[in-house]
Amino acid sequence: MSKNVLILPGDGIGPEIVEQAKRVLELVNEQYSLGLEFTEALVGGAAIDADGIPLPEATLDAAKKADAILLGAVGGPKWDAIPDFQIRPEKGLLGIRSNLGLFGNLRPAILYPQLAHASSLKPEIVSGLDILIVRELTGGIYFGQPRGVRVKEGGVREGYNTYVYDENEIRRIGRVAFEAARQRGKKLCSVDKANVLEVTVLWREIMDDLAKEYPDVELSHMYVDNAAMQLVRAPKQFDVMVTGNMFGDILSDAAAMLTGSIGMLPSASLDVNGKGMYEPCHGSAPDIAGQGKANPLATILSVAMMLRYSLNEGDTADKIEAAVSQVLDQNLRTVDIMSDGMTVVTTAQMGDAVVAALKG
Ligand SMILES: NC(=O)c1ccc[n+]([C@@H]2O[C@H](COP(=O)([O-])OP(=O)(O)OC[C@H]3O[C@@H](n4cnc5c(N)ncnc54)[C@H](O)[C@@H]3O)[C@@H](O)[C@H]2O)c1
Ligand SMILES: CC(C)[C@H](C(=O)O)[C@@H](O)C(=O)O
Ligand SMILES: [Mg+2]
Repeated sequence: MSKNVLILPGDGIGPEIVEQAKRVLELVNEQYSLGLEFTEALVGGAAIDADGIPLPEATLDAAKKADAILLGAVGGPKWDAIPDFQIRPEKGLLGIRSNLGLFGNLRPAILYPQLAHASSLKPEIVSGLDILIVRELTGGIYFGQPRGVRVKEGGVREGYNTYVYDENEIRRIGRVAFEAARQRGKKLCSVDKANVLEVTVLWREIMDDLAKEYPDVELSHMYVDNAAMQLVRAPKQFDVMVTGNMFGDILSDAAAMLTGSIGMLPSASLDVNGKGMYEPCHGSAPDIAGQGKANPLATILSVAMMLRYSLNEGDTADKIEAAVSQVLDQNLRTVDIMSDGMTVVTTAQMGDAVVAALKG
């Protein structure tokens, strides 16, 4: 039976990197007779331009029907000036995540050995780095109610958001993280701010409770400020990290630089059944859009995650990851991961190289 992959290029560098990832997906589809069919839809700023809203009904319907979704990135200065926050491009992305229940966000920060000199840290501190950040994606302060901007007495405006998690949401993401840790290095660090925020006191309590079901996994807790510092001091102390929506957003961007560039960090956002949306962790990078400078590897590696987690094609995922490694062995680098003695290539040339490596 055929499976449908919905492609959402989005804005800025989104279409450029998705084009390369799509070539890779189309190639493996043909090579290994995966039976994938592709549809494309608008999201974010591109959807605002066409339909006036960041998540048109047709896009949400297509997302619900798809077996898996590949997204580029959304947002950019063209839409930043829109006064109504409800039609910011990012609402399209958050709308898909929440409507599809994609609560489990996996963000693997892996240093390819070839990129040891592109990392922000010294090679000896990062060599062999392989961390998985498990970020809760459909709750927390991103979605908590009430939220808004109100006028206080005296006419002073105040903005407010609500940081809320119920125990089921915490347990659900905790299980994803404990299961991942069980499959990996058997070490899980839960990141919170339990010295200040009640919601994370509950988070810590639930994680401790879950730990009783996973005696083979060593659970530790860390405050988020320390976790940010430890990530850039001694990142290899971590195996799996689990945290809430906003802390996970911030920590995963920090972890990205340990791997050489945010252009190397893929992600999977999964629902309870393993259906998922796959996207690079970075944004639409308006500063380099349209210049052929964007690194497409995070998006190509997101395709590998799609094959592994949603399409039951783990062997093909391995082949894509091996092809990425091979291309790095050939010393090809986009600008963001460039270092001495390497050859700089464009977004499309990097795509060409991965396609050629897969063809063998
Ligand atoms: N998932 C998403 O769609 C997503 C994620 C983050 C930010 N955004 C949106 O993107 C827009 C820009 O945000 P930002 O500038 O804060 O973050 P960004 O991630 O787009 O860019 C941050 C920096 O990283 C660089 N960069 C990002 N991806 C790269 C790649 N593949 N190759 C090389 N360099 C890359 C950019 O050039 C920029 O200097 C905003 O509208 C923001 O809301 C969207
Ligand atoms: C664009 C934005 C809403 C998004 C987030 O904060 O989740 C992005 O930064 C990400 O990391 O996917
Ligand atoms: Mg982010």
